[in-house]
Amino acid sequence: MNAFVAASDGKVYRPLDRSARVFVAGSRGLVGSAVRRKLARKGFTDVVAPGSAELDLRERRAVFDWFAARRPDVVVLAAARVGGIKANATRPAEFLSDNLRIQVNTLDAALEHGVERLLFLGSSCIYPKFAEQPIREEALLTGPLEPTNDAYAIAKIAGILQVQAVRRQYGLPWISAMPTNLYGPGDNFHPEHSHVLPSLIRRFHEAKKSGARRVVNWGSGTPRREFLHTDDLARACLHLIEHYDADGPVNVGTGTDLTVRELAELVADVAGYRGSVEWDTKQPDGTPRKLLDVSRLTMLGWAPRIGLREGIARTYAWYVENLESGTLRR
Ligand SMILES: NC(=O)C1=CN([C@@H]2O[C@H](COP(=O)(O)OP(=O)(O)OC[C@H]3O[C@@H](n4cnc5c(N)ncnc54)[C@H](OP(=O)(O)O)[C@@H]3O)[C@@H](O)[C@H]2O)C=CC1
Ligand SMILES: C[C@H]1O[C@H](OP(=O)(O)OP(=O)(O)OC[C@H]2O[C@@H](n3cnc4c(=O)[nH]c(N)nc43)[C@H](O)[C@@H]2O)[C@@H](O)[C@@H](O)C1=O
Repeated sequence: MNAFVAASDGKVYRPLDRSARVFVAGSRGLVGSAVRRKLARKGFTDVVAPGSAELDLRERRAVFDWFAARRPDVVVLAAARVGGIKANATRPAEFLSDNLRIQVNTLDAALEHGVERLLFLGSSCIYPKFAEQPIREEALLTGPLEPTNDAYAIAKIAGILQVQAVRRQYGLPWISAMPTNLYGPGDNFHPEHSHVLPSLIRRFHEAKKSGARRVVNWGSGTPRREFLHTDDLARACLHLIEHYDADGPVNVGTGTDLTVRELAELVADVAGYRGSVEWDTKQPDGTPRKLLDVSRLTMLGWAPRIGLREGIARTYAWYVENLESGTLRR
């Protein structure tokens, strides 16, 4: 299943057998659900995807038993305790402990059961708060972290190092990807705990429906962020598993960013909200900018396809449809 093939453009291509058993950890989340959709479209026939109620990855014994029983060939580790700036800042103990346990248990069990192909998902918040922009993968561990998400970032950095350690000690071709801020169908639209883009979609939709004349967002609106649709991310995950085999993490993003204020204007426009937009500067801004340098991924022949306005419009339509049918995540 793991033969190396030199593609016509000279790049190394390591195709996955479409009948390989793929374990998508976190398959009901924003990223995991997109990866599942992508695997189905690509013709994978044996995808195993337990939710946390069936398999709590913090429970070491349960994880080892599950791997022994199901013996996956490939693992995409997209399970994590995830949240926006406020969730990270107010619950650092859980963000550190849960994520360390989820990762260590899954990676240890994958090693014990000889999983040969594995992709670990980190996040752009692993890089120093004041990293040079755009941020290259080499910036890892070169400066202090952003305090609102340092606990989460430390857990994710430990995951990257564990993947590298397994590669060095056991020679397995495991890899790590570092996505920028993500959005898409299946996101968490919680008013306090979610990320900025789903928060804005919900807030502007509710304001339009109620006829509110003003909306108040968090922070100053001046931080810059980069956004990638999860259908693009899922494509990048498969592309990396099949085309990348090296120690260093790979940034996944679009290579362009905008201010949170510009993002709010875009979401308001898509949602059809015409009132005023104000900013609560008592709320945290977080890191001032985290634009990823995506040249490593670009060199591998991948590029994003979904523009930001189009992606927001598709996600907004998905939100309204699922709000009306009562099928949003709790
Ligand atoms: N969203 C973003 O903007 C970004 C996300 N990422 C990374 O992508 C990955 C996925 O994030 P995302 O999809 O957004 O997060 P979500 O919150 O949407 O999904 C997280 C998933 O993890 C699962 N999970 C959480 N705790 C456990 C547990 N104890 N045992 C088993 N499963 C668990 C959840 O399962 P269940 O639903 O069954 O409870 C859920 O399916 C993470 O590693 C994150 O760091 C990186 C950059 C940005
Ligand atoms: C993906 C990444 O996500 C987190 O980092 P973040 O990018 O700072 O996260 P965020 O999406 O929550 O906020 C982005 C910006 O937007 C502003 N903002 C305005 N109004 C709302 C608002 O209503 N909600 C939120 N959440 N933010 C808002 C907010 O003040 C901030 O300036 C990490 O903790 C970490 O989890 C991580 O890896």
